[in-house]
Amino acid sequence: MADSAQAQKLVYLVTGGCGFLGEHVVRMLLQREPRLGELRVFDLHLGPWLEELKTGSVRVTAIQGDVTQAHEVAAAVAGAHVVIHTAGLVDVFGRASPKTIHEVNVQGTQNVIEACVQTGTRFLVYTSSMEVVGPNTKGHPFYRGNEDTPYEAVHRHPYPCSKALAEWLVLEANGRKVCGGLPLVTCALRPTGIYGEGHQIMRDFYRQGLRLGGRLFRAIPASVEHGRVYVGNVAWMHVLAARELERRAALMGGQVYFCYDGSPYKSYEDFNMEFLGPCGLRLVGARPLVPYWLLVFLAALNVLLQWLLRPLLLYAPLLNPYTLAVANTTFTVSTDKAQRHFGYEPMFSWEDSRTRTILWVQAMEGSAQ
Ligand SMILES: NC(=O)c1ccc[n+]([C@@H]2O[C@H](COP(=O)([O-])OP(=O)(O)OC[C@H]3O[C@@H](n4cnc5c(N)ncnc54)[C@H](O)[C@@H]3O)[C@@H](O)[C@H]2O)c1
Ligand SMILES: C[C@@H](CO)CCC[C@@H](C)[C@H]1CC[C@H]2[C@@H]3[C@H](O)C=C4C[C@@H](O)CC[C@]4(C)[C@H]3CC[C@]12C
Repeated sequence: MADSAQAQKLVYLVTGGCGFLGEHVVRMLLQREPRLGELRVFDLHLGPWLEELKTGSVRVTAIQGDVTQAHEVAAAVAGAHVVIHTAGLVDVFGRASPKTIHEVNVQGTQNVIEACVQTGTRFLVYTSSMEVVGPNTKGHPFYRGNEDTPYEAVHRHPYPCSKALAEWLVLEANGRKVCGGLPLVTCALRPTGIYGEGHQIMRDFYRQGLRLGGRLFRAIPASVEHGRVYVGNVAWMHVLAARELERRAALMGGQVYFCYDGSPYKSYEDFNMEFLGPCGLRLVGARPLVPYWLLVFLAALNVLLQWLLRPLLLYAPLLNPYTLAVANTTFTVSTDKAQRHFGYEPMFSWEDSRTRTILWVQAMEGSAQ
């Protein structure tokens, strides 16, 4: 891919390309990757919006497929120069079984790696997660840490366990010889909580606020910082990492990078209010309105109800012991590793990110405006 780079057109594959982050990665590649010749979008569920992309100068190939099926993955990877593996089962609410989460996130990632090795694809960028590090089960704060900050990473929940294992597989695979004899080059990007256009949980909070007469009630102390990063910047970081992996293989291969930008350090709820406030919602209470022990009790009750109701229906509320622990434990990053290693600078300022997200919320049906 190196010297003839000016002329050579590259084939990219984005797994999970129809998800919240995946769609932004796909659109960013089309806008910002001049060497793109073909873009393959692989997902279990293909979005109708892909059709409009097929009219441009880059060939866009939509592939409906399942990462747990090795042969489907191998067929999609064959002939690709770069794979951005963002497909994953993001479930911290008990919707899917631990087995399914493992199959998609771990076995699916193993399938992607094996497909690269078998078919000779050399460059793999994996979307990992901050949850690979923490918050841990002990509730230790991670305050504006970086990739080298010591932290006791202890997981029990299936989602962070699966992301940690998958990340390890990707990093371990760095340097493996692919078909043709050249080494595989991999890296993993670890977003904190992503926000922006298309964010389902933000949509849920907004609708909940509308149902509650334009109010949300504070449950988490304002002093607990939760790391957030704008989806456009996460997408840009993927595109840049994928582009630079060959030129900087020795430096970037086998490395992890937190995804960061200029988004302010705030509590989860106060951060959401940056968008929901201008859309007419109000966060009631300068301090949590219910005592923490009551939240712990309600979270445990939700687990019991989920288990009791499972034969009849899927009860999967936002509040459970895991989500409460994540929301109630400081976890923020402060790093410049991606800048140093591959020249990453956020493409969208905080003001841009905020405005874009507000416009998206306002455009939602039933807006409070
Ligand atoms: N949302 C966040 O805050 C966040 C933070 C850190 C990391 N991540 C990671 O980013 C990635 C994307 O997350 P997202 O928030 O966009 O989630 P998402 O659910 O919107 O997107 C995931 C995509 O993967 C696809 N997918 C799921 N199972 C599949 C399978 N078996 N085969 C093929 N495709 C499959 C889904 O259809 C979906 O389009 C995930 O790997 C997630 O772990 C997300
Ligand atoms: C206690 C409630 C009072 O309002 C708030 C509950 C909020 C939780 C549902 C969310 C708080 C933090 C979120 C997670 C975080 O932003 C990072 C994540 C990493 C990513 O890989 C997947 C999504 C998530 C786990 C995200 C999920 C939702 C929260 C737990």
